Amino acid sequence: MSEPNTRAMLQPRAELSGSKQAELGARAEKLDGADELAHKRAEFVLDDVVYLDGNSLGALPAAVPGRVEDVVRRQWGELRIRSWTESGWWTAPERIGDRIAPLVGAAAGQIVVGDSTSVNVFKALVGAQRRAELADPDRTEILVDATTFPTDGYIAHSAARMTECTLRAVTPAEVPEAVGERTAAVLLNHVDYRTGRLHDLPGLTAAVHEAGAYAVWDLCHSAGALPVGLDEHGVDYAVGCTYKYLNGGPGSPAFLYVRRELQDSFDSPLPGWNSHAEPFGMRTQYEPAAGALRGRVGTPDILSMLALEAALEVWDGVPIEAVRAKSLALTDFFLECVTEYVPEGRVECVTPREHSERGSQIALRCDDAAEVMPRLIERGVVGDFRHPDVLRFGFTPLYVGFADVERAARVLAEVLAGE
Ligand SMILES: Cc1ncc(COP(=O)(O)O)c(C=O)c1O
Ligand SMILES: Nc1c(O)cccc1C(=O)C[C@H](N)C(=O)O
Repeated sequence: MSEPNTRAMLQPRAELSGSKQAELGARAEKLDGADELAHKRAEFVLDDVVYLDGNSLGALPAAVPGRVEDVVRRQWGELRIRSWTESGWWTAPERIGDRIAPLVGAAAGQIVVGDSTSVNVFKALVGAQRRAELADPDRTEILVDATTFPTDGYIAHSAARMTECTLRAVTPAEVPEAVGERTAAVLLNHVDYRTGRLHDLPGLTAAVHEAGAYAVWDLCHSAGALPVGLDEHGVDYAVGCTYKYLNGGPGSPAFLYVRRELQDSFDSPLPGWNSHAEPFGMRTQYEPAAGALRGRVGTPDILSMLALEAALEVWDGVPIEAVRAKSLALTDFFLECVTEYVPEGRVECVTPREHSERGSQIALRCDDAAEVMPRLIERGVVGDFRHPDVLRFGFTPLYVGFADVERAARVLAEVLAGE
């Protein structure tokens, strides 16, 4: 799956000829025929819709309903309280964390699943700040990605207030310049939720470390979409949701990664009883558990958590590198089809063309995006609209194919032409 021919992509043809459509349709068929992940689609519940919104809510894996039924009817209904031990409920957060770990390049024992991403951003950021300040009380500044998904910004603001730090919003590109001897922690997004830009996690983490600060990464739009390499790149703390590319279902629990070397000193701002060294000792005095468990808070959301565990089975035998290769091929092909089908100037692609800077989505800007997206959805192409003028299309390689991509671009062209 080679680099796209960007020159060709930048020279659109205004007229959509039947032969062009036939040519792209034939190419799609060939690409689908050679797709080593094509068989994975059968493991999802899908219909005739082209679903390009897996970067907001992943599709339902077929194994989930049966598992949830078993958890509810047998584990809860029959075993009741015994399930905390006999059905593995109590250890689910770290067990499922270990299932996610290889997908984000982490060795076992560093990820726990639970709570929302927002809550985990809070734990990670305050944990990072506390660790930095302990070593150097002058580290009283937090940097936050100025382009972030809003929740991270809100949480960072509150975390800074609580820790009496100053908060500075900078773009990821400005981080190497901005990070300094007063910086405690830097909160960054791996992939921008709006533009789909993939940020340089290895380079930015190294720049943060060079200044003696800690790097906290939000992986919501990269976990399950591309290799992250948490251990390889020395990331300190990371969080991510599981309802997008990991297909855990609406509101499925998020995850928290704390690098092994930082676990013993992880001072969680939410030290609930589930993170106690001896939770059933019911002691007044808090004593944190060792390892990843320290990131737990209260009783895990078992129904959602075990739905997620079943959803993760679709990843058995799937290398994340194969997912990345197909993701790039899908987004390249979409850009090519859009360039061929959509009249020049009607949309502007705000996602970088370079593979090294592209996540698994394509964002197209147009003034009437808010009106265009509902019409696309009516015609069976589901993406989403992001304020103020972005049409966002997510490509989930486990269940999106090349024929879907060609159809989406064709329907988009028709809708944009007012047909
Ligand atoms: C980058 C990013 N962070 C966080 C969130 C959401 O966090 P939460 O799981 O707390 O709703 C989203 C999407 O909802 C997101 O795109
Ligand atoms: N988390 C969501 C929700 O609870 C409802 C609707 C959408 C979402 C999302 O995930 C939005 C998503 N983070 C985004 O990038 O736009």
